[in-house]
Amino acid sequence: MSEKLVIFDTTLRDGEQAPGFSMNVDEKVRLALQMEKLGVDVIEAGFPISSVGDFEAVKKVAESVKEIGVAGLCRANKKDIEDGWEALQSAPRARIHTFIATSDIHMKHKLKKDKEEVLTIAEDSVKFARNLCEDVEFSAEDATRTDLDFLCRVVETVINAGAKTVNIPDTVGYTAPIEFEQIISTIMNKVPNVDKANISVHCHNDLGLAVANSLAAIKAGARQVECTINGIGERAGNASLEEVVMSLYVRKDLFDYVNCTVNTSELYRASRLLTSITGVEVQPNKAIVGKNAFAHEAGIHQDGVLKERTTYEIMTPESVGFPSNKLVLGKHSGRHAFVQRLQDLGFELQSYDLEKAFAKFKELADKKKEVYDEDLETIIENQISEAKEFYSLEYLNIVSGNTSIPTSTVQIVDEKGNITTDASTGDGPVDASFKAIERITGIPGRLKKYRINAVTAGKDAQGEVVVSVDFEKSGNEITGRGYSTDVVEASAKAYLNALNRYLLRKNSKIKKTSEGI
Ligand SMILES: CC(=O)SCCNC(=O)CCNC(=O)[C@H](O)C(C)(C)COP(=O)(O)OP(=O)(O)OC[C@H]1O[C@@H](n2cnc3c(N)ncnc32)[C@H](O)[C@@H]1OP(=O)(O)O
Ligand SMILES: CC(C)C(=O)C(=O)O
Repeated sequence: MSEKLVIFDTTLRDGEQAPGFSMNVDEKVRLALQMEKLGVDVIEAGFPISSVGDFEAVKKVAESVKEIGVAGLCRANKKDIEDGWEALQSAPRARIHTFIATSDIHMKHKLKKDKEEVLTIAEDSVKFARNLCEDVEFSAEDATRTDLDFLCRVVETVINAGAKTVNIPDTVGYTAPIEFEQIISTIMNKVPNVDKANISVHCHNDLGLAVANSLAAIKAGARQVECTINGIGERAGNASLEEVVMSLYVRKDLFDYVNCTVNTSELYRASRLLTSITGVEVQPNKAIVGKNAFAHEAGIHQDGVLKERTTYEIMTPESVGFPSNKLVLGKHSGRHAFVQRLQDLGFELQSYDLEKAFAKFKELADKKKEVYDEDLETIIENQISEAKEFYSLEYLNIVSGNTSIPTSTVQIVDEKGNITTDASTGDGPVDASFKAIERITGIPGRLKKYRINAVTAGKDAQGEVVVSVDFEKSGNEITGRGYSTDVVEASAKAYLNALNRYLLRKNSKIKKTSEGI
């Protein structure tokens, strides 16, 4: 029979303690509702005494969620606990979480108290909290640097005082799996009343061991894990919720004695919501939720995944709600992935010369970080039709300034070598240039997207302009790129590049399995 493992999410409390992660009341409520959807058992909504805003946030979260537990952190004193209880009262399941440090370093330098004084404060605080609230958690801050005999006395005392959960935090991320497993085992074996409470752990990531330590503690008998979405939290953060949960899920064979009821398919959404609220992205290689967590660029891996996904994937992207696995085409890719992507884009293998196209692709991949679908389309379309450019830019002159109407004079050469010159005014020099091109070619286009990137550094940076244009109201957005140290010239080139690609497709004999230009 497996035992329930309580997932205690502290994204809204320890998570927001880190610089850059503060959340306001509405943001906390939004995230709390997502955490409820995710199916965590308890959320720690804040530290009510810390500010009026945080009191309000804990109160609003308590009022907003339907069934999960809501905790508020309180120091071990009456004022904090009363305040916390006031904020929590309307929660469907309120939990007062009170704490005090038990390590010699903290007691001597920070609290300026001895062991007996701290023990009494811990006991009194838990008793006081239990008079207000059924569900009380106690944390022995800096437990992993606490004298183990004293830690066992503290745990026994607070359980006798009524704590239902006793948390053993690795406050400064100091312990290691082999040691933490022993600490928890000792508590499980030596504390006589330990069966009357749930032992919890709360691991920080200063040595990058927070998840490993949490898993070691589960092995030793801990049945609550405190963690945060994206692993955010004080300093290097807390154990990442998604990593703990997916470790238990993927390695059910190792953890079949615990039952975790988190709905894993909501993990990615929770991570994205946190990112959009705080504006802090996770690193691309972040386990479970990073942009590259399910991406493969290496040719041998891509080939393996195409033949059998499990060769290089230990979980499906769907299992964590990740959009899909992704074969990124770059300089490490091989022919299997290249052909697969072209097939997905609708190009039949027999319609192009694979070796030539692949060589062109590798050449391009050496210059660019990632090769996009439009680049592949251009490679194939150019190869098959061997078409020359329909239009190319010969000359461009703009008049612009804060007192003149922007005007652009453009000269274009068509595929037969005819040169045409025309001019137009516009809302700006770029708009005027596009209008002049439209006058010359007679092909109307609606600009849908426009982006400038600097592709080299310094004052003489090469600018890359990327445009998406819908020509002749076809309903298709055609992408074009242009490069120049002059952004207006790069824009005109990008527009013409899109136009040439449009005409190429329109006139192309390329057989595409999916229709549409
Ligand atoms: C490991 C952790 O993550 S613990 C949680 C850490 N989170 C935070 O601190 C965020 C919220 N904190 C705050 O807003 C403020 O620190 C407050 C409102 C709690 C307190 O502010 P202040 O009253 O100005 O005190 P300040 O923060 O400067 O110092 C902390 C005081 O609490 C005492 N204290 C620290 N922990 C505890 C505890 N668990 N129980 C009782 N007292 C404690 C300290 O000894 C110090 O007391 P002193 O003033 O007698 O020296
Ligand atoms: C208050 C406790 C749980 C804490 O955040 C820590 O020790 O890191």
